[in-house]
Amino acid sequence: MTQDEAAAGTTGATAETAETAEAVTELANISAPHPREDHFDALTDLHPGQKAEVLVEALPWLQQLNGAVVVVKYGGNAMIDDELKAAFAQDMVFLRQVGMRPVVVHGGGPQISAMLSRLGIESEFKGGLRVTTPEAMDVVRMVLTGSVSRELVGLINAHGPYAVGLSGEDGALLAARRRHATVDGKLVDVGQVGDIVSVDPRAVRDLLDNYRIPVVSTIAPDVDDPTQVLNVNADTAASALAVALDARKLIILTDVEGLYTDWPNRSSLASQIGETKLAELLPSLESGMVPKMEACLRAVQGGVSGAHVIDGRVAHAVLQEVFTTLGIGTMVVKDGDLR
Ligand SMILES: Nc1ncnc2c1ncn2[C@@H]1O[C@H](COP(=O)(O)OP(=O)(O)O)[C@@H](O)[C@H]1O
Ligand SMILES: CC(=O)N[C@@H](CCC(=O)OP(=O)(O)O)C(=O)O
Repeated sequence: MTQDEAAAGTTGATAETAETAEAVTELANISAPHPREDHFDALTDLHPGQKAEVLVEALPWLQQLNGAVVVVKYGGNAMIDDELKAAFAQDMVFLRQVGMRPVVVHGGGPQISAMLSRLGIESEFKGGLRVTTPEAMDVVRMVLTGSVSRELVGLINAHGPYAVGLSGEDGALLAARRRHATVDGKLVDVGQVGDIVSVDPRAVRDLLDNYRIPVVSTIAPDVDDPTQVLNVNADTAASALAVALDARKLIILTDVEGLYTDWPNRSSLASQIGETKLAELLPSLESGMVPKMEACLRAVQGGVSGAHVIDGRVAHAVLQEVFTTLGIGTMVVKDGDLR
């Protein structure tokens, strides 16, 4: 039974899966201080037999995902809390330590907006994309590669010399072309914003082959003008990278439980959705979810077995998704893999 099969018919994070992730982390003996004392209490309530059960539940996923590339997109709104950031870094180290090959693709929308505001530049979005003037592009590049990436690399490397930051410019990893946004059915100019046209994954593969954890900032050279760089939405870039790396999973962390098929009706959370249904639903989605669900769809169409949107506000959300039978959030699969 695959995890994708096992996830059929489930919704959202459960106390059980949260407990499992905490226990898995503790049992892996990761040395960083635990961010949440209340979770420690829950852990000490588990007796040794229950802890063993947690490990046994993880066994099939440890076997199936050994050596697998997992691309994890860590988004701006899920990365504003220090404790959650530290827990995310632990999760990445955990994946690597058990033989998987995690690749982090990070966003940083709120951090870019904060810096623009400090510089007295207003942020403007059209169709979910930042209107990126040449002046704003400098700030985007500075914040993503000089600040957000550095912080994530530092948090991961608190556990050992694993993370290496690179941008889409390094090793010509990403190439992009200027794109427009769609607003009310019309194409509008958003400046230096790009869509990925090709990925040369060798720089990332080199790092993975050396047991590193690549941390990718989504700035990409413009194929039509090599003197320019473009601002690429991080969900879109993560999806393209997952396909190019032949990843087994794409996991997108955000600030909501998953995809609600009838937003904001809280009973409409989808635990899984097939590509056809998702393609039908896409035009009705609101801007925040559009790039995420498009990214999942493109990943699955490109051969990634499971694309997941999970709640980054939950500590160790990645471990809960990867190592529990029920998983969390919304999983996008090929129609034939729906259960
Ligand atoms: N159908 C939907 N299902 C879930 N969330 C939705 C939906 N439609 C709109 N949203 C909104 O999209 C937000 C996530 O997008 P966004 O804020 O851009 O995330 P991030 O910063 O993680 O990239 C959620 O917080 C929610 O308010
Ligand atoms: C073109 C575009 O909008 N780019 C995004 C890139 C960062 C990003 O995607 O960050 P989140 O994942 O945190 O939203 C931006 O400038 O905000």
